[in-house]
Amino acid sequence: MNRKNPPVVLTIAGSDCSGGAGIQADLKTMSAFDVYGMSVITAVTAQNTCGVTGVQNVTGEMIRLQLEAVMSDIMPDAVKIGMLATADAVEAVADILEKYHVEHVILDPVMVSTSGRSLLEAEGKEQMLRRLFPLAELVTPNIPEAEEILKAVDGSVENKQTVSSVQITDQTMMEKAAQVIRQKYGCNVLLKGGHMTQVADDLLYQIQAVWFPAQRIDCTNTHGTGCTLSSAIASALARGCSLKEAVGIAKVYVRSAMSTGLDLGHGNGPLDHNWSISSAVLSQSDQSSR
Ligand SMILES: Nc1ncnc2c1ncn2[C@@H]1O[C@H](COP(=O)(O)OP(=O)(O)OP(=O)(O)O)[C@@H](O)[C@H]1O
Ligand SMILES: Cc1ncc(COP(=O)(O)O)c(N)n1
Repeated sequence: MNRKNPPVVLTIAGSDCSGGAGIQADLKTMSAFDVYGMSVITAVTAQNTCGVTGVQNVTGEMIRLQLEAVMSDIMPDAVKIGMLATADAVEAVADILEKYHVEHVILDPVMVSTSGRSLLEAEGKEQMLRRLFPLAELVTPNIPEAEEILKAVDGSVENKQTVSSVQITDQTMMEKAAQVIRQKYGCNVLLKGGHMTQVADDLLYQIQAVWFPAQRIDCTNTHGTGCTLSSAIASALARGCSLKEAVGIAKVYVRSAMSTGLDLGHGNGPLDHNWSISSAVLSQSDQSSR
């Protein structure tokens, strides 16, 4: 039998028992992109499409052991980082990423769930900005996360006063925000527009601004969109795409997964991660049954 050497992607994130976000969304996305997926779990959450009812954090020590186990044996081509929960988790991830060089590090700075539950303690936020942002090739904040990051930029190091509110309300402000974050931390920025009201345009800020314009989709399948997008970007990068290509492909994947009419749960429903696989498999089984 021929030996196979597929692209490998690791997700470092929390578990969502309802399967729509976190580790579960990440691994489903990786399968859809036909890459080999691995997972390091940072927290176990009890949640569903209506909300989060419990969080049990994994210790920093256990996160370190998981990371060492995978990195010392199967080195990933890309790492996606999602929910980290604690400062200890941030330290563990930063230490290991400094020890092992991974080609692509994509950081989704998860802070609060769609349903409003905090998914990262305050000290962890500071550590994430200080230690993980500079290690990332790309960070993917949504609008509220970018506003939080800007508060920290203005209120830290050079200028100790706390900025109480930064509001990003239009595309000019999105460009300015992404530019400031990139300048401060040295990472490329994908500022996601899913929280804007009219359109769902995303902005990639590398050396300059590149827009990914998109109509808003009128649906309730919005649980785990950010997790899915960042895993799709990591998978496309692992497959050899450029960053710009990877963002474009990932956006198409998320939009398609939002649009199949998957009807599960009583709140913000999950995405249909299998949309591409099911069409391929079904067309094959159609042919073989003829
Ligand atoms: N209603 C929508 N119509 C079209 N695209 C959307 C919609 N909502 C989100 N998106 C897209 O989904 C991706 C994730 O963006 P979003 O701003 O929702 O991230 P997020 O808030 O981090 O996601 P999460 O729900 O996982 O926290 C982006 O590409 C965004 O443009
Ligand atoms: C484990 C985990 N990671 C990330 C999210 C954010 O996703 P959303 O904003 O759609 O709730 C979540 N709810 N749970």
